[in-house]
Amino acid sequence: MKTCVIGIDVGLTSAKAAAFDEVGHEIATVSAPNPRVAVSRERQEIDMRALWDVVAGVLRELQDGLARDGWVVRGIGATGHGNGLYLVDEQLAPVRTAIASTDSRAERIVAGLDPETVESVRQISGSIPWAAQPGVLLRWLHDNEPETLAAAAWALTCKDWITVCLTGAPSADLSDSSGCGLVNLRTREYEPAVFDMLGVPQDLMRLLPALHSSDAVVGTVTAEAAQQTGLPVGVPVVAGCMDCVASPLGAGSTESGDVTVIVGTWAINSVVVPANAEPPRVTINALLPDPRYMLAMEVAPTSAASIEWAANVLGDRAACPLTPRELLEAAGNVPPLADGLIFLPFIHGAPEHLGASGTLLGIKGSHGYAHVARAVAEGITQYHRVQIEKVTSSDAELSDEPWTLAGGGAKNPEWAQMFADVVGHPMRRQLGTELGARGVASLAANGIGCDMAAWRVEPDPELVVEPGPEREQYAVQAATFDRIITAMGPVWEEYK
Ligand SMILES: Nc1ncnc2c1ncn2[C@@H]1O[C@H](COP(=O)(O)OP(=O)(O)O)[C@@H](O)[C@H]1O
Ligand SMILES: O=C(CO)[C@H](O)[C@@H](O)COP(=O)(O)O
Repeated sequence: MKTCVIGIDVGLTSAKAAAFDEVGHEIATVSAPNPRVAVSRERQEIDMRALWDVVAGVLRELQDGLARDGWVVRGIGATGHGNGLYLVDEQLAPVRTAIASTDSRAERIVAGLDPETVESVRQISGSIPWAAQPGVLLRWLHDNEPETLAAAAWALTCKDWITVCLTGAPSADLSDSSGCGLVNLRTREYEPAVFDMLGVPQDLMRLLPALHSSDAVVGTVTAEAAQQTGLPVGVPVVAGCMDCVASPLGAGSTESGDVTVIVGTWAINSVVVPANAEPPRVTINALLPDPRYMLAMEVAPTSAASIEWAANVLGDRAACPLTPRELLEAAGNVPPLADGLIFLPFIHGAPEHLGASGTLLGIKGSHGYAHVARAVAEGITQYHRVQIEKVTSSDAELSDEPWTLAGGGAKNPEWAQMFADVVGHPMRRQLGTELGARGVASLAANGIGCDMAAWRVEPDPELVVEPGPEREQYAVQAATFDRIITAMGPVWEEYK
């Protein structure tokens, strides 16, 4: 009998599901765009039912193909974007639209926390409070929508919502809950003191589902989910993990010092560090499935989100819609530095600059579409560099080995070269597989007792992209880029 496991990866832009055989080779993958996320300048919300419909459709297409080819699914796991808030009632029905991790309505709450409180929260949870953390959003709802909280029975993350739809049972895992800043990194339990410090009544801890290790089986596919997805009833489902954690798992970048740069909607720049050490001074530290390690990350909604935005804006007037890949192709039509045009990728803000917004600087009449495309790609990449430098200057130790590039943007070879040039370090491109889906599928395989030795990934030198001749030019651009961000600080503060 040919058996496989399925990994589901629900990002902010697209939902992917992929099946892997017993030795971790990808058999098939299906993806679809998620429902559009946007309500207003500050509010970014997701229709939870529409999201599940997209995921169920992706699973049905995947399962149809697997069944046709004689594959039997033995285990499933989901990963998804971290943070934000998915509230459901006793019947596991959504209480309101979910709040996405790009939402900034609660910025004022964070700005109002005193520095000692922020430092205490960071030391306990490994995460610095920011606007779309679930704890901060619970505080916002407590202040602004108490009726919503009164109706809620469970506070879930994105992947927990998908797991609930599959199994009918609420659960949480250590990686996502710690990546949301809710867990004491030493006790590995939810931390009441964090609720106190964020001004959230402790009574609301009743909303948090029991914590599991990421590979624990938490339920099985229900008859209803089977009917919606075509999956067989009774397939075991594991707790799963945060997407920032799933990609390094999928790439095998799980030893101390291993670096993974994810070019998704968000920019995620992470390094594996020992779990028993002081958490490095970065925005998030999330516990990895291997209890010896955690993932120290600098994160911001500043990556492919801007490519999507630019493709939408520039494609709007075109005869046919523009894809991010076409935008990147156009960027290749002008030389590096986009003739002095610089883009700051803060269309959803930037954590360290209150009120920051996307900014194009240096526009001339001679600039065309290709210059804008190039500037957007370069700006996104330069901000990844800024974040990697923050990770480097924390207490974390980074490996000299090539760094893994993951997420949708890593599929683009030209962009991978730009990353190596801008960050000045060899980058390893992805394996021709959905790394996030592979990571969570490996948890499912482990959870149902497969022999995991065969899933190990041997580094492939063919996939490594070395910094090239354009490195020097990007280093000069980096200094200008950083000066512009500093100079814009007071302007954004006034302009927001
Ligand atoms: N070939 C490509 N070239 C450039 N960008 C791409 C390419 N394929 C996908 N992307 C970008 O990758 C993003 C999706 O990446 P993904 O990691 O799936 O994001 P998310 O997990 O946030 O949904 C899209 O926003 C798209 O802009
Ligand atoms: O919590 C987060 C960062 O700390 C984000 O939600 C991230 O998980 C999004 O991932 P993306 O949708 O870009 O794949």
